[in-house]
Amino acid sequence: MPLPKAELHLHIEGTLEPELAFALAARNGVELPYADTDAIRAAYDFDDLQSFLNLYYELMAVLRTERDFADLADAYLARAAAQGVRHAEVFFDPQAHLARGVSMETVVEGLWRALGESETRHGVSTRLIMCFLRDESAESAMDTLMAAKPYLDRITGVGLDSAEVGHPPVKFREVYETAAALGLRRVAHAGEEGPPEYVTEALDVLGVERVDHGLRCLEDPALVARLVRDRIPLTVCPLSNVRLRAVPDLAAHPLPAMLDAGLLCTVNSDDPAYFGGYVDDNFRALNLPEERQRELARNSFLASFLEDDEEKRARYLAEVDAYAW
Ligand code: HPA
Ligand SMILES: [Zn+2]
Repeated sequence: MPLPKAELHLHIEGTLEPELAFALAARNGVELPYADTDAIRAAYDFDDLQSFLNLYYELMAVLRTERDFADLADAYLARAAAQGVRHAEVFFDPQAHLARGVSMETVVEGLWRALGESETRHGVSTRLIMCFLRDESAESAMDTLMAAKPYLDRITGVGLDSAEVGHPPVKFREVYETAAALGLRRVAHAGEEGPPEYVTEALDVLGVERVDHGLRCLEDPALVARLVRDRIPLTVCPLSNVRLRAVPDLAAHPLPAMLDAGLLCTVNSDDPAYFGGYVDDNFRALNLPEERQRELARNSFLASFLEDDEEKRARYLAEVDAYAW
């Protein structure tokens, strides 16, 4: 059994493996512009975030029915369980589906079919986090939040993803204020490709409790000191950072230095079908000493939104402490 851990930065649409993409395309009569699964994998040669997003949005065309979303999520949860994941906080991108004529009901009910049964079927507890596409307008994000109102018993929080540069957090001030008033937790991607100022803005303007990626905070020592002092978790995604060229290679990944600086980092897979590995593959890729890995696993549960089930969090932490390699 791999080290028990929580996964806190995982886009469910980014778990679409080429085999499932072709199976869903056949089931739904969707034509994919790729000859076979190898042709899709050959397209996993990204220059930056946008080049990845182009393929990510293109392949989503195969997701049409509740059953598709349930199959996608169930496949992820089975893989995650095999990699030691005990708790998963799963992002989804409703605007990318609404734009294709797929309803919020289809997406949420479909995902929930798998997530709601995950604890019994896979031993993985779950939360759902709805992300807004930051390269779409704030009005569109607000419309999406309103469309999600009937499903808020299934949605724990909101996030912000897609193309970062040129779309600062402040653009979504009102949307996040409304989300907070609705009782939703708040996270946002910041400092992946965007500058450290976006991390500061996500904290000050959006009130985020956790920062997704956050790597570029390292360019601002005062910001690092603040993140350490306030114990703000960063959901770091090593294989993603290498594939999207945020860092040159794994040996140069700043995660060990970030832990040394006292940052509350976690390790996550982001879009594992596209970036060459699920969460335990990300742990292994870093070649960290065992006690460092245990610290990261502890951090993942400390940073998770388990405030409504502290007994479960304590149980997971005890599993981490008892784990023997
Ligand atoms: O890593 C990411 N960054 C921004 N948007 C995304 N959408 C899916 N994955 C990502
Ligand atoms: Zn992400």
